[in-house]
Amino acid sequence: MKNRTGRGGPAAGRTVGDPAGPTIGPTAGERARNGRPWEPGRTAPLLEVEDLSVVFDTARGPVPAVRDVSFRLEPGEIFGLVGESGSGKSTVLSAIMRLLPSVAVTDATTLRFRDTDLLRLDAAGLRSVRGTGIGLVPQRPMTSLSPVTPLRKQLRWFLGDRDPAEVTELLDQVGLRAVAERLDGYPFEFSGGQLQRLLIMLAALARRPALLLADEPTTTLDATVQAQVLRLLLDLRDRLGIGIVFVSHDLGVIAQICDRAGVMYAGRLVESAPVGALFDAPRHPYTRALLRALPSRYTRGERIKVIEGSAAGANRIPGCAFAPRCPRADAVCGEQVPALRTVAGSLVRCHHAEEDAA
Ligand SMILES: Nc1ncnc2c1ncn2[C@@H]1O[C@H](COP(=O)(O)OP(=O)(O)OP(=O)(O)O)[C@@H](O)[C@H]1O
Repeated sequence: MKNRTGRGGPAAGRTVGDPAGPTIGPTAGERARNGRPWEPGRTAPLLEVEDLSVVFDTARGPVPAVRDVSFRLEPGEIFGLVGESGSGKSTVLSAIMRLLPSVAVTDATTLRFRDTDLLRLDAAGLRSVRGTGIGLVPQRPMTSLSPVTPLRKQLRWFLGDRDPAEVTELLDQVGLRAVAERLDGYPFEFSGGQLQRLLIMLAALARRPALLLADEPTTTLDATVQAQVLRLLLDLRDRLGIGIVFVSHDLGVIAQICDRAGVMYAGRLVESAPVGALFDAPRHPYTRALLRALPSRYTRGERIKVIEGSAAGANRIPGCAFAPRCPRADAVCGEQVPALRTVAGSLVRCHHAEEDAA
């Protein structure tokens, strides 16, 4: 039976980038071979999401933003969520954090962090899980901090009255030792990369959560700074064993940092697989189309194959939401929502997945 929050309950966009982007270190497969302690299936899950659905009750009618999304994360694992703008990635993170507005109705068979049923938490339970159990790294550092308050004061809001040496040590761990001297400055006096490191420090180090939710944390950064921030997240995962759900519209970033990833389309996870399989043997027509649209796959002057059509309104049509844009679509696709099935180790939501894999 599904659990629900929302009205009356206890709590109530972009295109895809380029995997040839800045290289930040070994790939997920290389890290696995280098003997990292984490191995899939060996430990109890850190996060279990089963049949998660979120509907926004708006004046223009219900918006089914997330539909039957399931995935699990183990300690020390990085799971990526990738998809076009509006596909529901951020809503999944907000549902896990229980940060959705009261117009959102959340349903799930399971939404569990370690042994805690997140859907049943009261306000006090939520306060204790947020920050200490689950940390959130937001998308835009500049808008997540107060522009009119010196950083030192804002750090005190998050960290309390900590020993200055301890604050310097925390800053040091995210490569911000130099910033310790300038904490009386305002956010605009720091670069986007410095502020993002600061927010990662607050989310991941200040209270040592076991799970980090990162919502496009490198979107606003240039390629070099983006690589530094990604390397920092990998380093924190390797040192502290933090599990990370990493949201991005950029397949290149997903390829660099994630162990496994799920591709979202119109609120549904249409494919979920280890990153190597996702890139080498994509099983869903949408994943294949995303990969075909990557600029790195083309030589100069060659015409990039864009995905024709638009995802607008796709979460309201019957059958497979991708059918109107899919070269494989037939009558069944227009009528029936495909079930999630396992094809050669990948989870795929496509009526034709088995035939295409044969
Ligand atoms: N507060 C809200 N009220 C109504 N609809 C909302 C609300 N928040 C999100 N939505 C809708 O839910 C759907 C999913 O939005 P969401 O922000 O989760 O997508 P996303 O994949 O994270 O997009 P982006 O990459 O642009 O952040 C969209 O159709 C969006 O318009």
